[in-house]
Amino acid sequence: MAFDHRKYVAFTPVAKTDRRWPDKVITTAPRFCAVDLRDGNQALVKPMSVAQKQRMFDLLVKLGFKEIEIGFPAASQPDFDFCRKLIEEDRIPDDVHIQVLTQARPELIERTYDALKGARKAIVHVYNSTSTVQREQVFGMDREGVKDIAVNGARIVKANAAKYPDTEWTFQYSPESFTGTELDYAADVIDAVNDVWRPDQGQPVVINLPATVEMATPNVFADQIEWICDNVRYREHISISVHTHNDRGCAVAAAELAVMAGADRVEGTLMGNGERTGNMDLVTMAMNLYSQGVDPTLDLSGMAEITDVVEACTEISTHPRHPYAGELVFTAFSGSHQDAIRKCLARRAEGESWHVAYLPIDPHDLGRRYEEVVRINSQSGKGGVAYVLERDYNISLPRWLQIEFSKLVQREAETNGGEIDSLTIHRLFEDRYLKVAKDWELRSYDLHRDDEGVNAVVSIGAESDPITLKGHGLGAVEAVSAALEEKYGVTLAVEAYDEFALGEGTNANALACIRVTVGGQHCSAAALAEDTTSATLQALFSAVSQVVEAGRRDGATSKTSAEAGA
Ligand SMILES: CC(=O)SCCNC(=O)CCNC(=O)[C@H](O)C(C)(C)COP(=O)(O)OP(=O)(O)OC[C@H]1O[C@@H](n2cnc3c(N)ncnc32)[C@H](O)[C@@H]1OP(=O)(O)O
Ligand SMILES: CC(C)C(=O)C(=O)O
Repeated sequence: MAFDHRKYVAFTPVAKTDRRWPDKVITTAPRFCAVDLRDGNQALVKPMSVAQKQRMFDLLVKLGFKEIEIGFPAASQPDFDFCRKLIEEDRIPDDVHIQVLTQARPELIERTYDALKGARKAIVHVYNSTSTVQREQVFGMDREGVKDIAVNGARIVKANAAKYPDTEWTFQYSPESFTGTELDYAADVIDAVNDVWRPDQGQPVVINLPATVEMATPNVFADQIEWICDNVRYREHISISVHTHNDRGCAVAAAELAVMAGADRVEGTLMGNGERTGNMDLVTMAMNLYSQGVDPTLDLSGMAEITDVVEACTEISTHPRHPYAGELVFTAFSGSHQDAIRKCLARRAEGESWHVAYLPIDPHDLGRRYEEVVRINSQSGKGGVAYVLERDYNISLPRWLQIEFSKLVQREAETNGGEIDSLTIHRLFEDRYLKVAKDWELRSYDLHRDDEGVNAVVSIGAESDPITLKGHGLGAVEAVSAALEEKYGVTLAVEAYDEFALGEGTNANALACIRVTVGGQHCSAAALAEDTTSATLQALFSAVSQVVEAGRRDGATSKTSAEAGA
């Protein structure tokens, strides 16, 4: 077998007996740093132009990011130029730190500072790889050799910063490939870097711990973070940041557990664009916090704008199932989900906490419409169909009619194989229940109540040649039913009957729905009218007409066949 799992070796978990993070709950958002313009950008088929970078930067500022990694200015001219443009054109708000990445190489660090000249607040982010694989196979160095790269880089960063005292500098160090680095060694390198930077003497320092490649389950990453928080020196003077990737699909989970384990700051990209399977998705993590009642400190309410800008800058479309942002993430097609959503939304009072089945957050919060919540296909049930008629046409159906009508809608959906839009559902309802057969239109009625019940005189049919029916019963429906029984020689029983006053937005004021048996045959109909009595009587005529007209057609057919036979 070519597919051989024995090629791979399981990640060795952290031997930890003092694990505290599993009991932690996140109650405040970490500091978020957006790295779309660097890590996101370096993963694109076509890196962003300066104009695209500007658009992305403006969006990130608008969303509320206070730390934005804008590029790797020493690596490419466009990144250098973009950095200069932001500074020279004064496009960076006072409370925003721009961050730039550099390898721990002297010439690259010097060039980085050239790019940052004149910045008000900047984070210089220096990195080198520390993992066993990289030490042995890429750098061909031992632990001390790789630590020296970091320490030298830290020295050069510090020396260059001293040349520009007008800028508020933060230093950031990443032991790249941290997740593949022995923890004691990672702590040793971090301590050595901090011995140069001296965060205890007031230098702001971020130690960023990347899952450059996600190698294990998120709990293992959390253990690594908690271990580092417990074992590095200067802990109280530094910010611990995490930068997770999504190779195993758990970048968000890993960042969340890392925050529980002590991380103060999280790096990621909007919608998770980034190397290979991507960076940690900031939208998802921030919205996860929001859905738990925690202020994410970012304003993601204009989700359509976010997806538009991200798509335009990355040229990657948004998956319809992307958490919180995808086109279909607030839509239920399946019947039981629709039923539950409809009931929960109907019961919910404005201002109450959000407890709606199948909707983890209120779609309105992200600028989405409830119209999208229920869409109908062959998987849908009565709740969904009823919801669409209520929502779009103000038509409420009784339960028995919901059951009956949804079967019709389902048959239609099965036949056409796809989604049925609200207009089609309404048309089906009209055709099947509201249509008034020729000769059965209610013209006028006169109901007179005396001690023995109601006397009804009803006129139906063509305006030029109406027919008059007369009957008596305990109520109006019974009286008119009696008139119909007499006129057409049938027995008639009303099985179900409901009437509704309609809200604003329709021409009619009342809807009546009726289900009857006529000569043993079931039939149902509905009618809209200005008053409930007219709606009720019309619904009754429409229901009865189905049987009577069918009988007439059958009679005509058998007569014609008999004549043909003769
Ligand atoms: C996990 C991450 O995302 S890290 C960020 C990665 N991003 C990028 O690389 C995008 C931008 N990078 C670039 O454009 C280029 O790599 C440049 C311009 C920065 C440098 O290019 P080059 O000088 O051609 O070198 P290249 O990137 O191939 O670097 C390899 C050399 O740098 C050394 N090196 C790599 N990373 C580092 C580092 N962080 N610190 C110090 N040295 C490093 C390597 O050991 C290698 O040395 P060698 O030439 O002696 O074998
Ligand atoms: C430079 C570091 C933070 C990085 O991008 C990574 O390790 O993924």
